[in-house]
Formats: sequence, C-alpha cells, structure tokens
Amino acid sequence: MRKRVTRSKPVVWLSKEIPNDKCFTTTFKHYEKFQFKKIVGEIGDYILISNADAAEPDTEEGCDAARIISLYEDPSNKNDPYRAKVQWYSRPSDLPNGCFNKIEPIAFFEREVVEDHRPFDTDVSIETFFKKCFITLAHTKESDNIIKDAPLYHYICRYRLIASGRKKGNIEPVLEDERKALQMFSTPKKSISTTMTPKTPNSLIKRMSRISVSESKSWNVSKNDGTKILLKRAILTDKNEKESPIKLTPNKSSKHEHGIVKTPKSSRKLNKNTIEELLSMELKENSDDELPTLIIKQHVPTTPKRKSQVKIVNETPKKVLLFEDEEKESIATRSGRAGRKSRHPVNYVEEEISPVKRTPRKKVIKNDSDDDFKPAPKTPMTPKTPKTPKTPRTYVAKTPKHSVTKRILTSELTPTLHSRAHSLDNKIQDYLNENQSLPGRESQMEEILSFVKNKLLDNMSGCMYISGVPGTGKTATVNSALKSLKDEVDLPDFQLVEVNGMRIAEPRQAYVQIYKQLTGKSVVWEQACTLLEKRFTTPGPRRTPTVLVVDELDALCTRRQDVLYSIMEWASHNSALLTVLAVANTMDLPERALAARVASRLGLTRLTFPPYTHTQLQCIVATRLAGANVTPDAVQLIARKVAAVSGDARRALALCARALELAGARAAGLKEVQQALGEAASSAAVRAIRNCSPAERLMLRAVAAEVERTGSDETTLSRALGTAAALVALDGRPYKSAVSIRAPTPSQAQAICARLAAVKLLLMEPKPAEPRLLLNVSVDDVHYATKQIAV
Ligand SMILES: Nc1ncnc2c1ncn2[C@@H]1O[C@H](COP(=O)(O)OP(=O)(O)OP(=O)(O)O)[C@@H](O)[C@H]1O
Repeated sequence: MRKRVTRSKPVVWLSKEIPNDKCFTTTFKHYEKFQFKKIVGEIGDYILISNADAAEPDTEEGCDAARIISLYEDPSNKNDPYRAKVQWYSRPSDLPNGCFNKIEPIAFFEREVVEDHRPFDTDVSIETFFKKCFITLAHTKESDNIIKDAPLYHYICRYRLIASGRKKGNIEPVLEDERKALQMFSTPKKSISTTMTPKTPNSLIKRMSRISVSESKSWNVSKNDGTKILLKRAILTDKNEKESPIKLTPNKSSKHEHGIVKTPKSSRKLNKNTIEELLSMELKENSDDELPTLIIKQHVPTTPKRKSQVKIVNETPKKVLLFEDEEKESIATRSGRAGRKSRHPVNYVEEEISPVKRTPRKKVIKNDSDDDFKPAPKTPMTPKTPKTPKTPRTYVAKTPKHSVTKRILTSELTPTLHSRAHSLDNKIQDYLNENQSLPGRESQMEEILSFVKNKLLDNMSGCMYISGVPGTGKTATVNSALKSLKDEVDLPDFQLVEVNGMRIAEPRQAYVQIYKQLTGKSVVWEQACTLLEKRFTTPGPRRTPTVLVVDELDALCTRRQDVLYSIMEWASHNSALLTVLAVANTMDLPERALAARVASRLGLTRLTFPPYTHTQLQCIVATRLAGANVTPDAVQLIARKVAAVSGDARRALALCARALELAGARAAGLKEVQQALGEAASSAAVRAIRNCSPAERLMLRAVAAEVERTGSDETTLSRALGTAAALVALDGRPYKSAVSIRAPTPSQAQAICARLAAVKLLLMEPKPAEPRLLLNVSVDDVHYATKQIAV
C-alpha cells in the first residue's frame, strides 16, 4: 500500500484562535502568535520581511521592516494561507523626495527607519518573514547613543511619513507627544510680533531660568498641550549642544569657529549658570488619566522683578504658556521647527554628505524638489546621451549607428552626411533653444503621456510599441513625456529604466542592464534573466512601478527574439507594475520577430511616428534654432529638400548647422544651404553610388530599404532580392537612367553584390547557402544618390 505523504505546515499557530466577535470576520481565522521556521512571533512584534524585488531578499539589505498588526489564516488562499497585516517601516533612502520639501534637512542614522503610511499593500505572507527585528521609537532630538551599541537588526525610528497626494508626504515625529508639542508651537504667524525675540524652546528655558519658584511649588500643565515634552526636548538639546558643540555645529560658520559655540549675548548668563540647574528640574509623569505635573525642584535665582508666577492659559485649540510680566508675548509663537533649524544648520548637513567621507554614519537627505528626476541612489538610470557603458565590450556604444561597417571604411571614404549629421549634433547644440516643445509631435506626446499615466494610476502593466523611421522624434518625444511624468505630483513614484539596443554588445545584456538599474547589482545575464522573470511574474506588496524604455529595439531583435519576448511578456502581468515603451524603426517588428499570434496575445498598444512633412520640418528648424541667424527662405529650402528624401529632423538640423558654419558671422542664406546640400550630395559615398550601374543602384536601394525596415545593418541576399523586385514593381516604369531594368535573378544579384562589395559600398559575407549583406554607407547617402536630389 502506498504511503500518503503529508507536508508539514510551514506556519504553526502558537495561540488559540481569536474568537470571531473580536476580529469581525468569519472567513479568516485570527491568531496572536505563530512559528515559522525559527521565528516565533506575535502581534506587535517587529519583523524583517523579504522584498521579492531586492537583489538578495534573504539578507537584511533585501528586507523591509514592519510591525505585525494582525495574524490570520485564509483557508481559501491555497498557495499562501498564512497571512499577516503589517505596518511598514522604510529606509530613509526609500522615501519620496517630495516629503522633505517643507522641512529642514534631517540627518538620519545609518540604522534608522521611518514609519511609512503610504498606501502599500499591508497584507503579506508569513512565509516571507526573514527575521525578527527591533525598532525603538524615539524623539527626534534623541541622540545616537540610543543605537550606538545596538545589537543586530535593531533600528531607531524617530519619524513617520504620512502620505499626502501620490508622490508627496509629510514627515513628522513618530511619537504622539512630540507631535502635539510641535503643534502647540506652530501658532499662526500673525501672532508673531516682528520685534519679538524668537521663542524657540531654547528661549523657553531662558525664560524659565528667570522664574523663581519655591521648592514646594508645583503647577499643573495640561497634558495635551505638550509643554512637558517641549521642555524636555529643549533641555536635552541644550545639554547636547553644550556637551558636543563640534558635532552639532558647522565648522564653517564664523559664529562657531574652532568648533566653539559662542553663546548669544542674551543667553550668556543662562549658559554659565543655569543649564545644570535646569537639568535638575524634574518632569514628573503622572498616571495616564492625570495631568502631568511640572516640578521645578531647585530654586533658580532671578531678579526680584522677574519673580512671578507662571500662568498656564488653557485655551483651545492653541495653548500658550504666558508669563505674568510679559503677558503680551507668547512664548510659544515659534514652532519647534524653527528651534530645530538653529541646532541643525544646513552647513552641518552639507558636511555630512561630502563624498570624501567614506563611511558616513548618518545618511542625510536634503530637501530638494528638483531631485525628483534624479536617479535613486540604489538604481542609477542609464543616461540617454551617448555614454560609454560599463559592459566589457564598449566599442559598440562608442560608435554611431551603422558602426560595424563604418569602422572598416573610415579611412577610405570621406564622412557621409549621415555621419556628419551625428558629428554636427554638438554644433546644433550651440544653437538649440532648449525649452522648446516638439512641433508636429503633440498628438504622439499626448498618447504616450496618457498611456503611462493610466498604467501608473490603475496599478497596471502594459507595453506601447512606438515605431517610425530615423529622425522622426521618437526618442525626443519619449524623453520629454517621461520628464513631464516625473514632474507630475499626482502620479505615483516610478522607477525609470532605460536600455538602448545599440549600446549593448549582445541582446541578452539587456537583462543585465535592466537588473542593474533596478537593484544596483551586476549579475550575469542568466541570473539577471531569472531574477527579472521572478520579479515581474510574482506580486510584491511594496513594489514601485517600473517604466522601462527600450530604445533601438530593432537592434535587440537581430538574432535573439527571447529578449523581446520576455520584456513584452513581463508587461502582460499586471502585478509586475511594468510599463514598457519599446521604440523601434520597424513597424511590424513584433509580428516578424515573434509571430503574429504571439504578438497579438501580448496586446501591444501601437504608436506610429510618420516622417515629418516640409511644413513640420520648417517649424522644427525655426523653433530649435530660434537664436540662429538663418534666413527664412534658407530654412524653407532645407525643409523641402529633407522632406522629399526622408523627413528626418536630425538631417534638417544638421544641414542648418552646416549652413551656419559656412556663413560664419553672416546670416546663413540660400547660398550656404545650397553649399551644404552640395557637400552632402558630393560625399565620396554619394559619388561612388552615382557611378554605379542602374542595376547596382537598384540592389543598393533594396539593401538600404531592408536596413531601414529592420533597423539592422545586415540582411540576406534573398531578402534584398525580394525587395529589389518590389522596388521595380513600385517604380512601374523604366528606371531613371532610361534603361529599363527588371529585378535581377539570384545569380545576377550575387554578381552585382560582389561588385558593390569590391568598391566597399556593401560588405558581403559569402556563405554558400545564404550570402549576408551589410550596407557600408548610410541609408541617407543611398537616398541622396539614387533620388538625385537637385542642388
Ligand atoms: N518635433 C521635433 N522638434 C524639435 N526637434 C526634433 C523634433 N523631432 C526630432 N527632433 C530632433 O531631431 C533629432 C533626432 O530626433 P530623435 O532622436 O528623437 O529621433 P528618433 O526618431 O528617435 O531617431 P532614431 O530612430 O534614429 O533614434 C534630435 O536632435 C531631436 O531633438
């Protein structure tokens, strides 16, 4: 007889089920205590929870801290029945930058967490628990002694983040008494007299020092007005300042030269005599129901004039503590925040973030609203501008498009207009009007914006396939859309990942790059692929949405379709929170690469960028080169010429820049534009093409059309032949040389290509079965030479 194997339960409940009347639900069984592996925990415990998206989820680094709010079993959830509701705590580096906008910089401790009230999923599987941890809730002014000798997995928490809006939130003290104290001090500005001395907690002590109270005297302070904690804070801060002036004050400040704090005149007397005395004041905590009592045990000497009673004005909602001799002045008119500022000047913070400091103990977050678009420290973004990537085979990234072939011939042909267009990019930059819109791309911009926005707002995933011939503004529009999305306050934060197919040596390096940008970790492609697969196919409660831009997608699809498939497949899982913007030159790439059936299952949203018309090009040149001295008829000529060939804005701008270069100090007019066009048309490549026979030109056009269609420099003889036949059919009449030609036969085509390879216009890899062809000049040069653009 076969033995039935019973799997032992991964989680064991160590307490009785909590009766239903207490937990308000009948479907779930609630408990107080559990055991999972070696972890024995209960409600209220702090726990480290493995983050499925982290590089190493089973390490302290790869976990997020949380407090257990409830524990329950959901029998209907067959895969993961043991659940917990938690309150999340985040590392300061994981907080949105916007939450620091309204407050002074905070010097966070290395082992500090922030109670996070953003709308994360708070329902987690107990099986994702990694270890128990400890979190000490502390006052914001608490010194680091509290965690100096803290054991492993021990954190301090001084702040909490209350979400306001999607991206922003407010940071405030985590302890209620401190929040109340601060509230009390944030009296509306109108009550502040301009001539009044700032009433910081510091000044509060000074004032207190002037009060003479007999030893036996005590008086009550409303428990809710926070005065008690305020005094405690103020005293503690002064004590800290006195004890470690160097640590809390900037060296740069003239006031604090040599690390010595010069006491302001008004408080000199206080510092000399009274800090210790004040410290002996005891704040006596009463029972919860009673009001706290402030007892000043020691007599503090003051002038007789000041000898007065302190009066507690118990007004609601704003409670102020008034002195009899200064009734008009409220000592609580300055918020506690102002007090903090004086003790944590910005310079101090700047010192802390100095890169020289190798192992900073405190992480400092500055309030800089512009940081929103800066890369998160753990996940650096790949810049869009050409930059040497860190992959070992960097040569691909350094060379422009069509690089494989260009490298061979650079000594033999003068630069083509295409390559010049790239080299002129820098020159264009000189004339660029940076803050312009993208004329002619308004609708495409709108579509990209609304696509990404909807995905982010609906917590969904999706892929938009963006195609169009080179220079039609795809990259520029996507970049501009992303920038404006990053600036939108009402959108959830997202992590931007960028991969450019032309800048990676091998398609599978895309996995490595994506993973590196998401986690900051470099792993081999196989591992990156597995980890990404796991990340994007399993839900993660604290997942930040990802927007992945894959530019020059064509280059990823030349040989391996698995990368394209994986990326698009991940984006079909809504729990992945992954929005892909795939940018390519070829319209039907997904169908060709993945088979129509698969492509349609992936449900891509498509967006096409048509070539620019001459009016659009005119507008683009006019706006981008607004400050440049080009006559309107010159701009018009360029626009018309380029629109007739390719509708490529890059080329139009490059021609303009060249005309400006030729004009020198004068305005660039028709003459210079003619000359620039002439140069373009008379490049060595163009001349060489013009010297070809009609049949050779046809084959070149066919190869160029294939290159344009696929985005790859490489094609096969049979594909080129097919395209040549299509071109002949399209032309529908004798070829331009007046010699009627038909599409060549395969053997003729091979001979033609061999001739073209001999003059280095093509490169041919003579494989017996299927010769491979590489275009060794730019597509534009083929257009220019074969379309016989008049100059
Ligand atoms: N509508 C426009 N307004 C202003 N400048 C534009 C516009 N469209 C394109 N450009 C400029 O033309 C150049 C090429 O644009 P971009 O790189 O976006 O084209 P692309 O379609 O992505 O080309 P490729 O397919 O070669 O990557 C850039 O300098 C870009 O700023």
